[in-house]
Amino acid sequence: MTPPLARLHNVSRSYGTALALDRVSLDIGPGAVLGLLGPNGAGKSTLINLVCGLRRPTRGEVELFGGSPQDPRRRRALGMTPQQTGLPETLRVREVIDFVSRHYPDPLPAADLLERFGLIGLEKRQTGSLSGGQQRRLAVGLAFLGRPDLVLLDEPTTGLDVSARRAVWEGIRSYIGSGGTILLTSHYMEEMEALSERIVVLKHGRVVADGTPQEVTEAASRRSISFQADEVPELEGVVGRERRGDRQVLYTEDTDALVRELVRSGAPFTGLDVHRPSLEEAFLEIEAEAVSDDDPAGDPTPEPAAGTAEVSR
Ligand SMILES: Nc1ncnc2c1ncn2[C@@H]1O[C@H](COP(=O)(O)OP(=O)(O)OP(=O)(O)O)[C@@H](O)[C@H]1O
Repeated sequence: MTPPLARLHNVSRSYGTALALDRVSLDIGPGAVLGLLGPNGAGKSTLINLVCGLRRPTRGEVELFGGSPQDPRRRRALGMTPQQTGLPETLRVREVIDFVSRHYPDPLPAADLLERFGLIGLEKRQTGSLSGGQQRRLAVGLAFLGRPDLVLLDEPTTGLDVSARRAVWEGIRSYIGSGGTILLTSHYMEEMEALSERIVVLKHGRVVADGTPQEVTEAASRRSISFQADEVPELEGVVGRERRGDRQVLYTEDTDALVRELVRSGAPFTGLDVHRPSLEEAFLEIEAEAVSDDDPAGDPTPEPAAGTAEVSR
């Protein structure tokens, strides 16, 4: 089995009395985007800061490329854009790229970076004169300059307009296409679904779900059908029901089978809608679930789906 690029083993991190990460175990990579989801304060930035060696765990072990994240040789193969970055305002874009390039033995050509992150035409601009979105694209692009094996991106597209966000996605995809690995945090569910092969959900510093976007979604939220009808007969396969205005909502594991049952029953209905849950709904369900004190992984799922992957313990 290919060894992970980064590994957290039973890691906790406190700030004074505040517990930011609580017994987290996680293997990262290689070769995909791992999306780290969680409400504000869940511990995402703390986890990233541990992987890149900016912080040390209070308990447990963190490995980067099989060694210590504090070792500069390991960090050289790491790219990172933290949540907040400061660019030297009076330097031009090209000067910043050249300056960062000199830290690496085999950096990407500047032209490649400018192209990948939609920065062409801005080379001669002082970074202080760039718009917030342009500055962010440059900051994100710099993380890829040293041809890293692993890139940590903490909310890379916050504040970007739609086309700037797509430019960053394209940059990320082209890096993944060349075999790279990314640990990404974002509050945009659409972004998580578009980019991530694997989603890990943190809540109160614990891993509460881990799987493909589809697995996390299906495990956390129920499928349903809804329609207008005065009454609903007893139907096989219904695991819950509610009334929303004039609509009947029936929850089930198998919406196709339930629609067949409904039609077979002969009960009159109109306006049938089959609902597949989204990652956003799943996330809201997970957020609303209580995490028990003695279970490090918690249990995000009302009813875990078969095959729901690797809830880390
Ligand atoms: N330097 C610090 N000193 C004290 N508490 C901190 C520090 N850094 C983080 N925390 C606390 O640790 C917890 C986790 O914070 P962290 O920034 O890792 O969360 P996050 O998931 O990245 O949040 P967000 O989505 O808002 O960026 C929070 O309660 C936060 O207030």
